[in-house]
Order: sequence, then structure tokens, then C-alpha cells
Amino acid sequence: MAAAQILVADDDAAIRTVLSQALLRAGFEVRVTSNIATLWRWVAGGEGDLVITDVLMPDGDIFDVLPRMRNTRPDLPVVVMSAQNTFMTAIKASERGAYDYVPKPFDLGELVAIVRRALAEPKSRLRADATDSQSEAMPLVGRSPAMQDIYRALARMMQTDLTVLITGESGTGKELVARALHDYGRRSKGPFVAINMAAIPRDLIESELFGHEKGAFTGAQARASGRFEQAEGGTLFLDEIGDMPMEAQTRLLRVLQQGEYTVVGGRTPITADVRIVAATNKDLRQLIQRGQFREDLFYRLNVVPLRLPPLRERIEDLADLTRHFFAQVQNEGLPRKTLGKGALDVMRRHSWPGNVRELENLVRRLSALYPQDEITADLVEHEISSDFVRNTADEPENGKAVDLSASVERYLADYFNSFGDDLPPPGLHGRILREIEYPLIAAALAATRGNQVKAADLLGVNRNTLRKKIRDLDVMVVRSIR
Ligand SMILES: Nc1ncnc2c1ncn2[C@@H]1O[C@H](COP(=O)(O)OP(=O)(O)OP(=O)(O)O)[C@@H](O)[C@H]1O
Repeated sequence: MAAAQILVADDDAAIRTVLSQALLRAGFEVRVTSNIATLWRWVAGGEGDLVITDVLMPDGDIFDVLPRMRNTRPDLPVVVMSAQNTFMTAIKASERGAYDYVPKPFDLGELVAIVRRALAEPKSRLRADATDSQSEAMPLVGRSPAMQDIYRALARMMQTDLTVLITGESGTGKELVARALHDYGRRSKGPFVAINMAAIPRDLIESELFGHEKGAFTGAQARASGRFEQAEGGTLFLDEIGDMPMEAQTRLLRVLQQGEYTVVGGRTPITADVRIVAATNKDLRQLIQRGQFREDLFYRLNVVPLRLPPLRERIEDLADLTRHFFAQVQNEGLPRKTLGKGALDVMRRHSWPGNVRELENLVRRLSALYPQDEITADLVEHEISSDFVRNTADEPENGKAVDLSASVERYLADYFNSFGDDLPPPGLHGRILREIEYPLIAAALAATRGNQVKAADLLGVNRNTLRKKIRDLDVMVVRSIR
């Protein structure tokens, strides 16, 4: 069989050279051009089996030409590369029918693998329609590699109904991502309905989700629709899914397995046409171990896992995000501010435990509370540290270590409560001791910089006992030389 021919379009000569060498080495035939006009002539003339193209070229923007290419050659896979790396680039590439989007700089091996995969794809798959939503709004800000991975994953999921589980610390943008999945996906004309499991009394969650018949329980004076019914044809966002009570989990599992549900107090099964997006800032695997989350439900929800990184892991997004929030508050009528020298550096040094939400609130405070046009580094420093004091003031004894027995007692009371009238699964003693032993051993190892002899001494246990515990509890030992 003749080698597949790859058409490469990029106005950067170095990229053309590197790409054509890698593709030739991988056994493909290659033609290169620096402009869209030539690429279009080749494509319209039926040449090439796959296109790799940059977005912006001297004679235009590939996104203006892509729909025409798709109409003329629906079977031709187009891989788009871009250094713009924004959410909208990934989304546009997906909407205009590109096979894949690769942010620059890219890994050559990965690109060749994408080319191979695209060429092996059944033609009918490539012909699948792309929608033509044209929104230019930029819902997600940040161009860090971590966010680009998220954008690419989102772009791939837009045209599917797959269940998505978004994890990430509080304030990392989980709800925003869920909304973007809906707004740019094929259900965008349907409703987006959100429900927060932590915000609803536990005994009302089932009727909130599935609705209830008149008289289903005391106080149910009329039939009420549930969120599943309200989200029909659209997306249901289940926020804080880790707080869902067990009985509701069982019901939800049944919907995911059978595509049907019954309202509380009702009998007739109702077919659910709803895409589920769930989110949590808890470690669901840990909840499974504690017997508080159904493992089978976890696997049903975790079809596509999306982990949103905390802001401190993508601090390079800070400048873009800060600019974005200053512009936002200005649009809302607050005065325009500029950041003084060193202000961003102060922000970069902060660890942002409240993530993007904390940054957004900081920008709002800085814009609303201070009359001066320029926000200096000192002002930022002051606001960040007074916010820290405000937040820790609510903690017991002003942040001092709390009494261990009292903490365990409080934890156990919550734990038992979470099972309502039922008892937790057996094996409680072992589970609780493990939870206490793990941080104890990790802390001893951290304090002795990973020296197991010293750690055993500190704990007052035999070295072999410590070694066994490290293995059994899966404690990570990091030795540091300092
Ligand atoms: N990448 C981003 N670009 C722009 N705004 C963002 C981004 N990420 C988060 N935000 C903003 O930060 C705030 C917090 O985001 P969001 O509510 O989606 O977080 P969350 O992870 O769902 O938080 P929680 O777990 O506490 O519910 C929102 O106002 C959101 O608009």
C-alpha cells in the first residue's frame, strides 16, 4: 500500500522542517506549505490523506477555512496546532471539525501517534457532524500546560454524553468546567441543572433529585418534580457528590445502570435523558474505604475523570486570571486599577488554599476597598495576610492544635450520623486506627527527614515494626539530606 500523504501548513520554517523529518522517518509522504491558500488548493484538489496545520498564517486563520474543508473532504482528518493555547482554541478546533488539537510546543512522538490514530480511524467516525456554535466568550482562563490538558479533554468530550467526574480542591473551577461542558456541548439547548449535595438536608435529597408523589411522606402535599425531570434533555450537575447519602447513591446507581428512575412514592419507571456531570473535593476512594461511598457508583461516575489542579500547581496562570478578574469587576462598575511593581510576585509566593475563588475575592476586595488607582505590592501583602487571619480566626483555639480525643469524638459523631439509622460497615476499630496511624507515622518520618532509625526511636517502636507499618499503610518515605 502506498504511504499516506501528510499535508503540513505552518509559516514557521523550523516547524515545517522538524515535522516533515519526523513524518518521513515514520514512513509517511510529506508536502509542506507556509500558507492557507496552497493548503486549500491541495485539499480541494483531492490531495493528501491528513492535514497538520497551524492556526494563524500570513494569509488567514485556519478556523475560517476548516468548515469549508470539512464540507469538501469530510473524510480528511485535520490536526490543528497552536501556540495560543486557550480554552477557545481547543473548543473552536473541536467545533469546526478538527480531528485533534495539539498545543505548541508539542512532543513529536505524540504528534506522530495522533497521525497514526487518525489515519486508522473508520471514515464514518471522521464524518460525524460538528456543531457550529460560534460563541467567542472565554469561560475558562489560563494557559498553563495543566489547563491545556483540561481544554483538550473538554474539547474531546463536548460532542459526547459521557458521564464526567470532576475532582479538585474547593475553588478550582469545577462548576465552571461543568457549565462549559454543557454550554459548548451538544446539549447546550437543553437545561443545565445543578444540585449541591452538601447544601440540602440529607433526608430531602432523594425527593429533590427524583421528585415525589403527593403524600409520599409527611409534608408532601402535592406532587413535585425533581432535578432529573428538570434537567431532561440537558445536563444534571451533581456537586459535592461525596456528601450524597447512601440510599440516594443506590437510587442514582440504578439510574446510571438502567437509564430509568421512579419518583419517591411512585411506581412507574421514567426514562432519564440526562447527562450526568459530578464533582467532588473529597477523595472518593477514601470514602469508599470508609464505607461511605458505593464503589460501583464511583466506577459508573468516573467514566471520564477530570482533575482540576490547584492554583499553586499552575501559578503561571495567575497573571491571566488576575487580569481577567480586574476586567470583570470593572465591567460591573468598580473603578479601574493597575497592579504596581512586585504585586504579582507577592501573589505568586502565596499558596492560594482557596484557589481561584480566593484570587477572585482578593481582586474584588482590592478593587472595592482601596481608593488608589495603583495596587501596590504592600497592599496585596496586607490583604492576603489579613484574609489569612480572618480565616484562621474561626478555627478552634485560633489555629492552635486541637485536642486529639475531642477531634476523634467529633469525627466519629459525624461519621455515625452519615449512616442515619443504620450502622457503619463492620471493621470500624481497624479502620479508625489506620486513619490515626497513617498521619502519625508520616509526621514522625517527616520530622526525622525520612530517617527510619530516628523515626522508630521517636515513636518508641521497634524498627521492624515501623518498617511493617510503612508497608502496610503505604506511607511514602521521602529522605532529604539537609
Ligand atoms: N479557569 C478559570 N477561569 C476563570 N474563572 C475561574 C476559573 N476557575 C475558577 N474560576 C472562578 O472561580 C470561582 C470558583 O469556581 P467554581 O465555583 O467553579 O469552583 P469549584 O471548584 O466548583 O468550588 P467548590 O468546590 O467550592 O464548589 C468562580 O467564580 C469561577 O468563575
